[in-house]
Order: sequence, then C-alpha cells, then structure tokens
Amino acid sequence: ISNSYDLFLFLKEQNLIDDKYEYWWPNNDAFEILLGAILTQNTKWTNVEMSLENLRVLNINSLEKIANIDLETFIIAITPSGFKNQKSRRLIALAKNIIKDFETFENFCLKVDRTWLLEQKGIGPETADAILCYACRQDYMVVDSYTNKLLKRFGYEFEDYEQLQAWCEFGINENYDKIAKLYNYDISLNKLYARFHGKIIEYMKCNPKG
Ligand SMILES: Cn1cnc2c(N)nc[n+](C)c21
Repeated sequence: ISNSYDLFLFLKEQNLIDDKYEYWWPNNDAFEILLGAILTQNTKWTNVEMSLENLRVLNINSLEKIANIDLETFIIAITPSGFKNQKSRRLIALAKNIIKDFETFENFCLKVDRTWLLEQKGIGPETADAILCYACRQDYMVVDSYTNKLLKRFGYEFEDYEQLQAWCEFGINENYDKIAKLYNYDISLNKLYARFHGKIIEYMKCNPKG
C-alpha cells in the first residue's frame, strides 16, 4: 500500500464492520460516546459496555446528572472499565466544565474544538479525536496503537500521533472522490474517518498476529 486510500480499500473489501452502527462506534447517543471515549482508556471495550449499562440502569444520561452524581455511586457504576477513581473524578470535572463553558451538551458538540478538549485533565489526542469524530461529528480521524501496529506490518513507522493521523487523513482526502463512488450515497468525510478507524480496530481484532 502506498497511501491510506490503498489501506482503506484493503480493509473495505473484508467487510469488517457491519452496518448496525453506521459510524461504527456503538449506538448513536453522543452523550454515551463522550463517556465511552474516557471510559475506554486502557481497558477493553467489553468492560466499557458494562460500565455504560450500569449508568443506563441508574439513568445517568445528562451532564447535570454526572456533575451532581454521588461520587460513591458513580465509582461503583464505572468499576468494570477500570481506573474508577481517576475516571470518575475526570468525568465529573469534564461535565462541570462543559456546563460552564458551553451550557448545553448540544452546544458543546457544535462548538467545542480540539484545543479545549486537550486542556481537560485526562483527555489526550486519541480521546479528543474520538469525541470530536464520533460525538461531535467533526472531521478528525482517531488513530491509536492498533493503527501503528497495522501500518508497521506494511513497513510504515511514524514519529508521533499527529504524523500518523496526518498520513491516515491525507490519503482519504486526496482520494475522496474515488472513495465516495464506492458508496451508493453521499458519504461525509467525518463518516469515512469514523468507519476507517473502526475497520482498523476490527481488522486487528481478527488478525492479532502479524
Ligand atoms: C467504540 N470502541 C472503542 N474501542 C473499541 C474497541 N476496541 N472495540 C469495539 N468498539 C466498538 C470500540
């Protein structure tokens, strides 16, 4: 493969992601995606699903509820996804900051930028881009250790997160018209990035060894 367009084609013909979730990231509730993006740090997605289910049962479904939640209750609810004390503290602080700077969650999704997210404790480039891409539907592609590992198999090595992300985004951008023809509808760049990242994750799950 000579660019990320080639990589996309290589993955696309393997039908790695079903169309249950058209953006790959489970369910289309942006608030849950925001929580999931933090909870998924350093743990398996199946553990995140258990924490999210606990929060659904408690009907914790808004910024205000997180901002005012009983800490003990929150810690118990998100225990399955690990780092419960750190993640609970950070999610409460994040909910309070979103309310302070954006008032509503909807306004946050529309107005937030990468800089603001990176200023939040516990949010690095990967989490910021997951929120921007999957919750806010902005044109950022998430890259991660899976992406690095897959590209290493094709002989690519990158200096840092931003370089890897640029490589992945550039090939898609440069060949957007060709890729768009592969879909029988007008797919957005954000959706292409969202599905591309999902395909990489699913591919690496099916092909853990080189
Ligand atoms: C949303 N999400 C984030 N990381 C994931 C993973 N490793 N496997 C599956 N999913 C759906 C994931």
